[in-house]
Amino acid sequence: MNSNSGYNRLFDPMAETGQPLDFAQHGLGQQTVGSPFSEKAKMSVRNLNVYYADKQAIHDVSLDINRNEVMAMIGPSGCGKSTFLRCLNRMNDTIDYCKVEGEVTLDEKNIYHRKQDVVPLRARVGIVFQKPNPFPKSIYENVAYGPKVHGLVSRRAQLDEIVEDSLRKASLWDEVKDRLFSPGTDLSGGQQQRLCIARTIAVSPEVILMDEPCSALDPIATARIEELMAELSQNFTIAIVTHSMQQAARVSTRTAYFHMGRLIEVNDTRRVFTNPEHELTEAYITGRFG
Ligand SMILES: Nc1ncnc2c1ncn2[C@@H]1O[C@H](COP(=O)(O)OP(=O)(O)OP(=O)(O)O)[C@@H](O)[C@H]1O
Repeated sequence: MNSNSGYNRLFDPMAETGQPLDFAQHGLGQQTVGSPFSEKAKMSVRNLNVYYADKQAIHDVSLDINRNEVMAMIGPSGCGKSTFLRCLNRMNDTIDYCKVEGEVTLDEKNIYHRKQDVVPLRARVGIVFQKPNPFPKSIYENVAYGPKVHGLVSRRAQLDEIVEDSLRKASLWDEVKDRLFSPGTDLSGGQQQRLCIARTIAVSPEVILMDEPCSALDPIATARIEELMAELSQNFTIAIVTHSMQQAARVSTRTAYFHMGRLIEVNDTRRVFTNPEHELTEAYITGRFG
């Protein structure tokens, strides 16, 4: 496939969208195209199947997420992006009728091993949700809570240092340094989301999962978070689910396209948006839904 139309359309809403496409006729059931496997993997997913009771939401997905990359997950509503993301730190364990099969490794260790404690796992693989959800506590306590619970500090000075460092990394310090003890919930939506990112960073994660982190934010707050992602990727591995193709194009190094619970294509982001290998990816990025 050879087309710049998808990329153009991202930045030109008037660009030609073409005819609707019947997805069922176009290659579902084939193997993932592109580069799902890597030698630089931080996390590896192999043959993942996920069921909500009898309904299968993820079908045989295999994918590596590399160290220090920003991997974007895109695809139509209900295609399984969030379900896939939540498998990476076992958030789906909280749903008792959800069954996960297959293997997910972090630094080559299976996170679904029966002896794996999910509390330290979720400190290593943190998650930021769609809607900012600060605790009803002070800004300081929101960030300090995790290091205290995980026993990462023994002295108050150490805790102060972690709080400041995390707020700086989340690009929030200058805005809150004079009101650290006022409620986190008093901040604006964008500030609250950066506070949640600071809270995640405070326990020194290795991977940060972001599930549509900007969908509740205005364009200015969104731009701040997007800039932040580029900075954070120097120290962390990031996997982000987004509904916005523009956002995926701006922030990610690789993009994975999901459709009906299957991973259709994964490739360098520019490739996905300029010259996708799979016709379903092409159809999605050019706006042809069927
Ligand atoms: N808690 C749940 N219980 C039952 N079914 C669920 C649950 N969560 C998701 N599903 C189903 O699993 C499928 C995949 O949903 P998921 O939320 O992962 O998709 P998504 O691509 O993230 O969608 P969206 O872009 O709309 O957020 C959908 O059919 C959805 O209805």
